[in-house]
Amino acid sequence: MTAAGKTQPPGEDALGADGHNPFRAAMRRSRAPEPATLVIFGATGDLARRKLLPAVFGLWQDGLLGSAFNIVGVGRQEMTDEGFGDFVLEALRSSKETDAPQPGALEKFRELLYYEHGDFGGDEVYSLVQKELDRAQDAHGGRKNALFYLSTPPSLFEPISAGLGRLGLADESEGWRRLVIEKPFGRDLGSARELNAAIHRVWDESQVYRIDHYLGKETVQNLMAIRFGNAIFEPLWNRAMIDHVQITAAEDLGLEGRAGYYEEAGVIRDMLQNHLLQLFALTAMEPPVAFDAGAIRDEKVKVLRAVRPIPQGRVAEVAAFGQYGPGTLYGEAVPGYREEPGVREGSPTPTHVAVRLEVDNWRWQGVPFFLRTGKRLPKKVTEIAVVFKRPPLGMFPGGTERNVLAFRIQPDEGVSLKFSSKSPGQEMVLREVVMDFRYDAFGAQLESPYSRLLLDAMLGDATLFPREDEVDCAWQLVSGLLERAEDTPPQEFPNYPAGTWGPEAADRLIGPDRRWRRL
Ligand SMILES: NC(=O)C1=CN([C@@H]2O[C@H](COP(=O)(O)OP(=O)(O)OC[C@H]3O[C@@H](n4cnc5c(N)ncnc54)[C@H](OP(=O)(O)O)[C@@H]3O)[C@@H](O)[C@H]2O)C=CC1
Ligand SMILES: O=C1O[C@H](COP(=O)(O)O)[C@@H](O)[C@H](O)[C@H]1O
Repeated sequence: MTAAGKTQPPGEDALGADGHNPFRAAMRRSRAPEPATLVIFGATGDLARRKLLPAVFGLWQDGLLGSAFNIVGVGRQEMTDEGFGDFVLEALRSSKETDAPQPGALEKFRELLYYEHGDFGGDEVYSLVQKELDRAQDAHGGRKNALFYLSTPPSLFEPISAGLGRLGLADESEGWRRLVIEKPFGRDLGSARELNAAIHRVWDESQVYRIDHYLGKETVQNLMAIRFGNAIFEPLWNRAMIDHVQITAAEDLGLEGRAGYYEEAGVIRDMLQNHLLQLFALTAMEPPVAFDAGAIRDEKVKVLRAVRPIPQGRVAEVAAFGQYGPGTLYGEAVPGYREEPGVREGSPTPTHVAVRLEVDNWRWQGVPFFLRTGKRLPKKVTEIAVVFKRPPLGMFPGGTERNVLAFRIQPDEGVSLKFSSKSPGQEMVLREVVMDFRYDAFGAQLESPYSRLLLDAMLGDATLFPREDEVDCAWQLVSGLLERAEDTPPQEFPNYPAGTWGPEAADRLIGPDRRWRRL
């Protein structure tokens, strides 16, 4: 491993003075997609403004979207193409995620933008989209390829999919057609199955791309690179060497004005069912036979199926729920969850969950995986920590600590290994030290997960998108937790002050011989 800042891939620079990222473009230029139209349903929404449009702009500016590309925004508000152009440029200027534009780039990007509006339950809006695809073909030549991105409230996923189907827009005879679906994919096992069935009445599974933006994070992909690109880790990756694994996704943010959504979702649907179970699956899965969508998704499903089920009766033994009360964060007083605008009085919605997963397969028998995530914790940090067994014999003073291999997903992306070393002096006294690899050693700006995933979908690469059966398994795993959380007596919450690491019950869950890492 190298120290921070020491490794520079040969011939690669960091961001140029003009904000262009030659390293990123050089890495990916061999993968230009065919001419295509990106159709964003819900193009005026928060996600489109803050994340999607900046991601598309970054890809386009880096020359990664091919020579012929355009965007059709679709919404319910009436707007001209010109008005949509103004909206998009304003979104790009105000989003923190937008790459620095090269001179004239924003005006050129504006020329790619079109807009249609209508009622997503009727037919007219889809025939307007059809005309946009015809117009793009006249301009681009070639086939009528289209990526439909559903960035709307989840209640519209099914009507839009059906509307596209009625007008024949899922038919691939004139070009490829793909459907990207935002999260949440359903609100429980039953609704996810219904949504899958409705989608499959129109689309083949190979056309469907369910987004989980954690899979687009560079450091999540690095987990696979480190596991399967090195000889030293895999022999240790099992019950013989590993004591337990901790997966933490801590957020310092509270609701950020999303009470309407969060009151319905809660932390189990918002983070555990998708992002955390995906991190778990990538950590625990068997090596895939190939680095492709089918092989990786097969392995993820296998390990999700191997997790011991958590029916309601086991929940108290393996999980702890929390909700934040008023507290202090970064020296400022912050309100409790129930005091946030839009939250019901006495709301029982959990904002923190910790859970112990047991994996009933040969590799992991007896190795618990502890997952925790919550809002209004002391800091934003996502980490996967593989905690090894203690040495069998304490030969030296202080020499019985567990080694830890930690993948820092965000921020300060990197990987560290904690081990014991002799401390200087006459005595054989050991101290814990850390060897640290920082991702910024590569000198490249990390790509936004949405850029990565959008480009993959344009290229037809579904490796980083959860498949139908993965989503189903994940819902099965959390069903008991959801049922139990819904029955939480309101007087049990709040049970952790904002700005602390969650409820005491989460500490009891991992203890007494183990404790959560101090991050
Ligand atoms: N925002 C975020 O950070 C994240 C969002 N997501 C998911 O992305 C999707 C979009 O989220 P977000 O952008 O926040 O949502 P918004 O509520 O901001 O808006 C989404 C879009 O859908 C349109 N819309 C809303 N209701 C209707 C309706 N009844 N008929 C037609 N159009 C409608 C909105 O139009 P109008 O502008 O007119 O209101 C807007 O264009 C959701 O599924 C969400 O769960 C996932 C992860 C993070
Ligand atoms: O999907 C979601 O993720 C974010 C956290 O994402 P991150 O990339 O910032 O770690 C979370 O805040 C949000 O509630 C959830 O819907």
